[in-house]
Amino acid sequence: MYRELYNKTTTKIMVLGAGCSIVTQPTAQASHHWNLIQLSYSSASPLLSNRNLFPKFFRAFPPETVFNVVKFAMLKHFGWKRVATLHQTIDLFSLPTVAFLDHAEENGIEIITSESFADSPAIQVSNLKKQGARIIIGNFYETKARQVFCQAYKEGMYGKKYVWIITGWYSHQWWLSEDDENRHDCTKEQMAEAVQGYFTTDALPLSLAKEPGVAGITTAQFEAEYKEYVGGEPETLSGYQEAPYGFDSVWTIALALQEAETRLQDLVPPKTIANFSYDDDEMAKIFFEVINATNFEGVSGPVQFTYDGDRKGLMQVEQNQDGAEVRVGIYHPTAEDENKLRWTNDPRIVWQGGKPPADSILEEELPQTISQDLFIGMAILAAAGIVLAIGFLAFNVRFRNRRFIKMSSPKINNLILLGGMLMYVSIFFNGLDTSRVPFDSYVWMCKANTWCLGIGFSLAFGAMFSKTWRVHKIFTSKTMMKTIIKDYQLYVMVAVLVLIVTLVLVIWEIVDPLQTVVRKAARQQTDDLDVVIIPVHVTCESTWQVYWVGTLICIEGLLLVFGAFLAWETRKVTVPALNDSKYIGMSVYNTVILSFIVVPVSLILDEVNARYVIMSIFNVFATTLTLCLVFVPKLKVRNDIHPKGSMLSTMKSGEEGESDSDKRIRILNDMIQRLQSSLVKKDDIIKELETAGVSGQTKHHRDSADEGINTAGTSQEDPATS
Ligand SMILES: NCCCC(=O)O
Repeated sequence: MYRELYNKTTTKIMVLGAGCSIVTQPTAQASHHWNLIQLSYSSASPLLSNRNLFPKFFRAFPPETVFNVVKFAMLKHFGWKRVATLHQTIDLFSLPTVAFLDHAEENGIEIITSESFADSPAIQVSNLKKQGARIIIGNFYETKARQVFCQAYKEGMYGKKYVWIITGWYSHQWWLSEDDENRHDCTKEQMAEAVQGYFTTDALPLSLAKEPGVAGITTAQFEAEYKEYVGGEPETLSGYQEAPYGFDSVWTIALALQEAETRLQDLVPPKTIANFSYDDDEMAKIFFEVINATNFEGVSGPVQFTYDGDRKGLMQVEQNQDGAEVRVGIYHPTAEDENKLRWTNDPRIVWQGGKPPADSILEEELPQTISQDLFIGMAILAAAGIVLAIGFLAFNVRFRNRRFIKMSSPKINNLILLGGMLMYVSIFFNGLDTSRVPFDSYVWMCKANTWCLGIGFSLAFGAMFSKTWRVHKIFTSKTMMKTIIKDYQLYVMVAVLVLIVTLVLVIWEIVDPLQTVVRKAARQQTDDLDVVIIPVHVTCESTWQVYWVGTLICIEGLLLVFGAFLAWETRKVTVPALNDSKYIGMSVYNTVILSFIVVPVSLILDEVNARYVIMSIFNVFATTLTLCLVFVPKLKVRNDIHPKGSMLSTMKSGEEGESDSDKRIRILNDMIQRLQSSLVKKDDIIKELETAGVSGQTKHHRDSADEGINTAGTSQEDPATS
């Protein structure tokens, strides 16, 4: 252009060209300074629509941005809502991509990712895959397209699961060409496989009209003449696609000059085109007006320009089917919305998978809830446990005045039962997940579960601990017979423990309450490549949960460990007056051992059903065993109202390695035995006296004998203090 403009022998009137935007942009930005109208036959850069930069520019080809409406119509038609874009960073491709992104939301499209590249697109293509893109809008020159599709081949981003929508003005079988600047290392076969099925959006290059246009020939005649003129295989020629636009561009200029010449003749004084000079603003203005008013039927369809100098016209969608781009749809911008994009019946779109692919990997959430059967099973176990505890409670209350029951501190035992019942109830709350209660109520189930476990455990094991502690205290006391520990002291001990645990639970609730949290596990691939399963588990958590749970575990754990120690210390005490000390010890051991196994297992296990079963079975087993160990031995007293002698048993005496405390216990037991013998003798005397008829006195003496263990003046309910 520079050469022509500075060639002083001839004056140019207009500029026809260029083909590519990267040439058209700088030339059209300059040519208007010479009052030249410039008409491009194929430039697509949206930047060329800027009248401030290109005041005298027209083009017979629409800007790339206009194809966005075709793309949106396509996406809508196939129900694709999640899309990714990939473009080369030059105006021609950046601007339509930005416009696409701007209008995506209003068209109901979610952009998964938007990648751009200047040189090699390898990383960006890989990113598309990583982001799970399936529908990809591509904007790049064909030189880059070869690199893009080679990388897509390597990443497996082709075939039935992927849809590429690219620009439609590349050369014939562009993927087979080679160029030194943009090398790739895919074979022709690989490239042919990768590009199979892509879609293009483009201006309709040849009119659909059957009648002759302004040139006096039909589209079919134009094609025939063109092919005859160029010979060989015209579609392999560079610019073959643009030929109709070139033809119509020449006609546009010719008609404009004709019309301008007429107008110039009407000027005073008249002018002619031959008089044109680069400083003739008047004539340039006339040229602009006549081109702006262009309206004729060309071989590429109706030729008209917008205010910005862009071509108006129909657009098409093509698909690459076995190496040939075939038209599968036409977009009519002026038609009703629903009818703008019309698909052809022959040829039709070919889907490699038999149907349009999904726009993304479908993520199906699979709620992880406790199975109905499991919940029912555990609930039945828990209910059976509660019935058992109620049975023991009824027994305890019914026979509370029987010596054997009375001496085992029945009220403390009731606390054990109450704690046990709370432990059973926690199994119901633990199983009430979001499949059984509304999502909003679920957090209350979690809280109820935590409270039942915390308070229940404290009551049951606090009560057992206090009884074990009393036995230990008595048998390790230096003053022996003078040690007096009343039941109320044990209640206070349990109450303090329950209060401490309650305090922790209350502070937890106020400071850092449990909240419903939806946890998603790692995605699991299914047989269907378009579908992945995401296990979703609704749970309750709080920010500092680990510390709250840790505090409770420490308190209860200390209780257990210390209880186990006391139970071990008093393991040889077999005084039936302290009739359940041995069983309580066994319960403590059992719970300690199970806790050491179950707590870590439940923390590690992710599978909700397995976790629920393990925790519930542990709970039922430990609680039931504890209740049975404490209460089953007491059942025998139903028919054993005055078990003489049975209250006073001993531990083995004179064992080797006997400790001080063992020795004291042995001495105490010996003493008890002597008292028992004395009691039997006294009973004999009473019998003799009864035989002698002193019945009134006898009754009084008998009651005194029954209460012999309390003769030290202590409470009858408190045998251990004697
Ligand atoms: N029709 C091809 C457009 C290419 C370009 O504007 O550079």
